[in-house]
This record gives sequence, C-alpha cells and structure tokens, in this order.
Amino acid sequence: MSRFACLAAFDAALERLPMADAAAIAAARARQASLTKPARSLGRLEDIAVFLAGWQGNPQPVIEQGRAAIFAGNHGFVVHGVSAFPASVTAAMVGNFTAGGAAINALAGAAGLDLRVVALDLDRPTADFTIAPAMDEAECLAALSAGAAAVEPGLHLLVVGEMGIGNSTAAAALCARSYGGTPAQWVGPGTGVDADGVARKVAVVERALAFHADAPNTPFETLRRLGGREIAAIAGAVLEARRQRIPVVLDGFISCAALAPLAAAVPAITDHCLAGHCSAEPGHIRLLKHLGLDPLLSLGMRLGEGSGAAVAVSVIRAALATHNGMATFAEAGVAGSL
Ligand SMILES: Cc1cc2ncn([C@H]3O[C@H](COP(=O)(O)O)[C@@H](O)[C@H]3O)c2cc1C
Ligand SMILES: O=C(O)c1cccnc1
Repeated sequence: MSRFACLAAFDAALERLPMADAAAIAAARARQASLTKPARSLGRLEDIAVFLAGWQGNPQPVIEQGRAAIFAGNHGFVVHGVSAFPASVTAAMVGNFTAGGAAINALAGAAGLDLRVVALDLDRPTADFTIAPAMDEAECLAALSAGAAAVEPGLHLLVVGEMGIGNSTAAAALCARSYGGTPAQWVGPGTGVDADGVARKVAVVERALAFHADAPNTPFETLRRLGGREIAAIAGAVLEARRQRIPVVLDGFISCAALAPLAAAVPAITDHCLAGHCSAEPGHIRLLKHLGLDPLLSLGMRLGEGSGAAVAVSVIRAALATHNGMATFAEAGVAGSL
C-alpha cells in the first residue's frame, strides 16, 4: 500500500504531526546535568543528544540503524540550459552509487550509515515547468510514496539526499514560490554554471513562477508544479520519518527546498530535522533561516547526494558518545558545582 495513495493522505500527514517524547527529553536533560562537566560545556552536542532522545523516545538514544536515502529524478526544464552537466549524468551517477564510487558511498561508509538509492523514472523526465506542472497529481503522489517507502520502521536516524541534474533550479523556484523574494535571491551556480548560466536559471524560474502564479498556493500544488520526483520523494520520506518519530538530517539547498512548500504552511514540519550543513549554494543560508534551522557544519560543500548530512552524522555520533559514555558526578566521585 502506498503511504500517499491520495491527496487527503498527504494533507492528513502534514496536519497530524507527532511530537517529541517530553519524558525522554526531560530524562536526557537531567542526565546531561549529571555528567562530569560544567553545565552546558559541550554546547550544541548536548542539544543534539537531547533532540535525539526526544524523537527516539529514549533518554539514551543510539544510532545502530542509520540510513542515507538518496532519491534521483530528471527534469524537463533542463532543455533551457540550466546546468553545467547533461541530464544523462543523473542515471550515470545512480550507476556510480550502485557501484560504490560516489562521494556519498565514501561518506555513508565513514558515518556508519546504510545507503538506499531510489531512482525515480529517470528515463521519463518531469514536464517542463515553464509550460506545465512538473508532475500530475498521481505522479507526485507516487514520488511522495516512494520516499516514504525508504523509511523502514526501526531506523534510528535518516539522512536524506538527492541526485537530479537541474534540480538547483527547481529548488530555487520552490523557495521563491514558498517564501517570496526574487528568483535572483534564490538562484546560484549549482554544479558550476557561469554568469550567463545563472541568468538563464533566473529567467527560467521567473517564467515558471509566472506560469503557475494563479495556481492554489498549497504545499502539494507547489511541490507537484515546481518540484521533481526526487524532491517530492524527500518530502515524503521526511513526512514518513515524522510519523514514525525518526530524527532526520537534512542535506543542502535542494533537500531543504523539498520542505519549503510544506514548511511555509506548517513550520513545525522541520521539528524532527537537523540541518546537517550549510551549503555553499547561496540560497541555502537564506532557506535555513526560513526553516528555522541552524546548520551543524559549514564546510563549503555544494555537492548534494546527502553528502553534507552524512558528514554531520559524525558530529551527532560524538554527541551520543558523550551523552551515553560519560560518567556522572556520583559515579565518578567528582564534586559537583558549588
Ligand atoms: C557528477 C555529479 C555528481 C553530483 N552529485 C550531486 N550533484 C548535484 O548536482 C545537481 C544539481 O546541480 P545543477 O542544478 O547545476 O544540475 C544535482 O544532481 C545535485 O545532487 C552532482 C552533479 C554532478 C555533475
Ligand atoms: O546544496 C546542495 O545540495 C547542492 C548545491 C549544488 C549542487 N548540488 C547540490
């Protein structure tokens, strides 16, 4: 059974967002206060441990089953020359993921995550969103459901990522429609287009926004008109993770943009999410502010594939190592604060 068999299922998932476990949060906070260190001396590491405790419903959270789910899709508007690479690279990179040769293979391995790669109809790009909705309702629901299907019960942590040549342009369109601002404020170089390429991207986003201007301004309509299959799949995975109270680590500009239409209507959708990093793609920092997320890392990365989020998992593991592994003042016989 597909998780999002109809539009009502999507709307219901977004309306009924489970909350973190308050008792686990309180117990994790109490544990932090009892550990052999000055209060708050581990800074955000403490907050990360408490955050995971709340969403896992476990005062001593773990990451034994951690997954990076990477979704791939192709986009009809790439005919307008918006990427430095041809659309064929999307499928070729999926082959590379399967063969183990991509950055995310190395980084998921380093982070102790299993890697789930979901290719979504790569030989059937979405419609060109400057002249039509990218997806019809059924296509968008299928992509949302494919995302949800990658979130199996029992996961302790989910990293989401994407591969889809052209999708930094779709991400800019989603952000502009969701949060306003000019297309130029959301568009950046993506894979590395030059100034003319950026200007072409801005023009494509302007045309897309104008074409869809009169459409209903709902999360689903924005996602299906301006998104893509891999982007909708990320939204579906994040919604399903929320239903199961699995904490999520978001990656860069594109994976965060998948949430923009949802978060513009329901800001609490990001409550179970950490921003793994701040991408060098210029729209990302602006988007993170709208989403209310403070990125864990800022390493100048601008790859996608879930790569920045996977690096951030090492920081999250450090947070749990201290939270679960340190002695308390009582256990160590160390005097507490005066
Ligand atoms: C070899 C290669 C590997 C990648 N892995 C992620 N992306 C990233 O680049 C694309 C977005 O940039 P644009 O909108 O400029 O096409 C996405 O596929 C994204 O995940 C890649 C891009 C390339 C070329
Ligand atoms: O921030 C990202 O996720 C990103 C930036 C450029 C290209 N691909 C992905």
